[in-house]
Amino acid sequence: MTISDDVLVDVQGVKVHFPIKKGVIFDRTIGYVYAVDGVDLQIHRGETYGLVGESGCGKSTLGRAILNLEPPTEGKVIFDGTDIASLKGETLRRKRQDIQMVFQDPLSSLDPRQSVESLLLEGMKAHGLVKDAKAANARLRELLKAVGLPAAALQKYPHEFSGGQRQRIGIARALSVDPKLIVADEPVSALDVSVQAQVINLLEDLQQEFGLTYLVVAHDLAVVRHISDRVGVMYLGALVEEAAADDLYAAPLHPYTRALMSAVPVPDPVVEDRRERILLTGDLPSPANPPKGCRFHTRCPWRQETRCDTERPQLRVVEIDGVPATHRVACHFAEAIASGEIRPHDVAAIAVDPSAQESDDFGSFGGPATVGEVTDI
Ligand SMILES: Nc1ncnc2c1ncn2[C@@H]1O[C@H](COP(=O)(O)OP(=O)(O)OP(=O)(O)O)[C@@H](O)[C@H]1O
Repeated sequence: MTISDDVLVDVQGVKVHFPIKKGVIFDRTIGYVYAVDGVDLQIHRGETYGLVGESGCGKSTLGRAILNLEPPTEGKVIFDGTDIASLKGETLRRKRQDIQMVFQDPLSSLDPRQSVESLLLEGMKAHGLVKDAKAANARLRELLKAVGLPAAALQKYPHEFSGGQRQRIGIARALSVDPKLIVADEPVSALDVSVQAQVINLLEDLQQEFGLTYLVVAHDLAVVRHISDRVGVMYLGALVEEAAADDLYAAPLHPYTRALMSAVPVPDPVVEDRRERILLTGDLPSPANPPKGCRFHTRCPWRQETRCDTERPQLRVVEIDGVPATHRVACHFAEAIASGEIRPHDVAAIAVDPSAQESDDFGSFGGPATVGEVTDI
């Protein structure tokens, strides 16, 4: 796919902090959940940007901030050249048409009392796209054809479909208003594995056909790798690494990403046998009380005193031979770790963990806290 240089979404220093309240009569703010804490990223027209990270790292909140459903505490989102927070009334309504969402669970996002026809017409009516009955009917049939459903589906209700078919309806609904960007939050994680590939292929076909741009939020590394042109990895509200999907999977540079990648099995049995894994120690810290300095330092096998626990690293281009300038990493010591100059001091944390091999969640962020090949760079 050709990705244009043209930026459709420009996320600038976005923070979303949720107040933690206490008290029955007088609500007192006693702290904040730092769900998104200073993210800069750009999504180009026609590309698929995959946002990955374990549960609670803030990826859905960032997606919602891009949709203008969660106003940023700080920073801004420029969509198609306009700061979406500055829009009101009719202009906001028109801009909303350009950004649509596909949800994880189509059953809970589709009103069970509405037929498919009514579900699809709803958005079109709200955006003034229904001129006359004949044209609307033709458009509905066109939409169903695009997502691979028969015209007879129009008269049916969500419960009459399988999970994969319901997700197709959700996608048709998003497409019905002719959007520029689709934010898909865990679009296949509620589906059977056999159906996941079909829905991913459908999303890819539709992107080609309609020139769509996607932000795909997911915790599953395999799904993100398959669908994305570029990938951003989030940890505790921050973007820790961003690169073209192939570059990131071939050579993850941030200790967290390396750890995650090492949990993915290699199809070659010889390589698989020798594969080292990094066992991340400690729990994921609370986003209400994130560690100072580098947020990952409390679990990082390569952490260095005192810089890692005092100074927060910026997302930056690293200077490593063969690593393109499009690969950005938020680690003070990415170069020294890659060259082997800094060795992991928690050697015990890097070992083959047999339990990880048996896990069903292998290769997803929801799986065991094992991580990365450390000798491959
Ligand atoms: N409306 C809210 N009020 C308070 N805290 C919230 C709110 N929405 C999200 N959070 C908190 O913000 C943090 C980030 O949540 P978010 O849903 O963005 O993470 P996520 O990476 O998408 O996780 P998941 O994959 O489980 O959805 C979590 O600690 C969550 O509990």
